[in-house]
Amino acid sequence: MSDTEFYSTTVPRADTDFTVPKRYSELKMIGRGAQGIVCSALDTQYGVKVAIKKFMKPFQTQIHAKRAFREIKLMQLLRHRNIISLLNLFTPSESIDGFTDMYVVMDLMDANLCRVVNTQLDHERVSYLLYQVLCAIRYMHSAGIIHRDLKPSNIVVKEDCSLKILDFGLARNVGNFMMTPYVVTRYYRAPEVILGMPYDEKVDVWASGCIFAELIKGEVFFPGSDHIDQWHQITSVLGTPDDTFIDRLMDTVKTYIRSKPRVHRPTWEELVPDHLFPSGGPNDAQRTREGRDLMSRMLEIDPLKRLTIDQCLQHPYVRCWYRQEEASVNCPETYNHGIDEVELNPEQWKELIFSEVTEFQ
Ligand SMILES: CN(c1nccc(-c2cnc3ccccn23)n1)C1CCCCC1
Repeated sequence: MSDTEFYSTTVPRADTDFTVPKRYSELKMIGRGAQGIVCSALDTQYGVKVAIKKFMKPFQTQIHAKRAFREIKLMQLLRHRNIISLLNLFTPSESIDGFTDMYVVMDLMDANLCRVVNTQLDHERVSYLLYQVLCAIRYMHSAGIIHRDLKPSNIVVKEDCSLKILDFGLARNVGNFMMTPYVVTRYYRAPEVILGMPYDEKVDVWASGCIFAELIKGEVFFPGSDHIDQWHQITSVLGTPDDTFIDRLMDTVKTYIRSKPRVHRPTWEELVPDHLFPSGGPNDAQRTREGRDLMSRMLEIDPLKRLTIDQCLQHPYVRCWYRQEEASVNCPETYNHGIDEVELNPEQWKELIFSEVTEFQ
């Protein structure tokens, strides 16, 4: 164990203590994520503010352990300005026997994207936020990772409109079964995922399109109340998809969809009229036309018709921000999905995670 001096502090409003190296002071609760409580702190070694997330007994169940291990592996693999980075990883436990809690130290931003979606943003900010989401997702795809669960609650931003994605979505074949009474948000799930079809990177283009539409509309674009209603929301807004898409569905789903009355396809001017877009700026009318066009090509029900991430990044609405070092850089390694499939018992996960934490440099 490193010779770091630890101290315990109770964090106001948090129902648990944080035991952290002395270098971290002024701990304040930010909120609760799926795996644990997150605090802001001052890192006195560098004089910068950081976020510290506490994982309690991350090895207690297969689901928690897989997610915790995958998160620290991916945070070390993915190095991109629009993806949250791992600044430190520690446990106060001196030995594996006493190992219970793990702490992850990350960049501190100013707010969650949820806080921003219902504010009036100009085209410059909206296009810059969307551009950064696309850069982060493209970089993850270059490492062989499809997020599949992108949503505003796992994106954070700063006053200067810089943006970082917080998590890495769902492991490939793990369902989204959640132990904690944590509501799974399906508003951003692509049609092919909802309908149980084979999916690919295009699912993250759909989610980015939903986030883009929400930034413009100021509310969730497809607010489904449950799994089936999510499909109703999508078809009621976009209309029933044409037969080339329906023909590719499983027979049961095909029958179900054909049993519903056909919904006419509205125009995108009707779906997101001018008054929803920023106006008043010198070229806002042009930017609104470009924005609506990009949105319509991201929110194509048929993934074969939907734009690729690279085509999105070349679209006039976001191309103005294009810089090679963030929009076309690839991750030097690809992620080994084998770890998502391995089945270990809690004791084995405990050893694996403990060694990952103690070996972190
Ligand atoms: C799981 N969470 C999380 N993980 C890692 C880092 C951060 C983070 C970094 N900077 C900020 C600024 C505001 C809010 C959150 N953050 N947040 C959040 C917990 C509270 C709800 C939103 C996600």
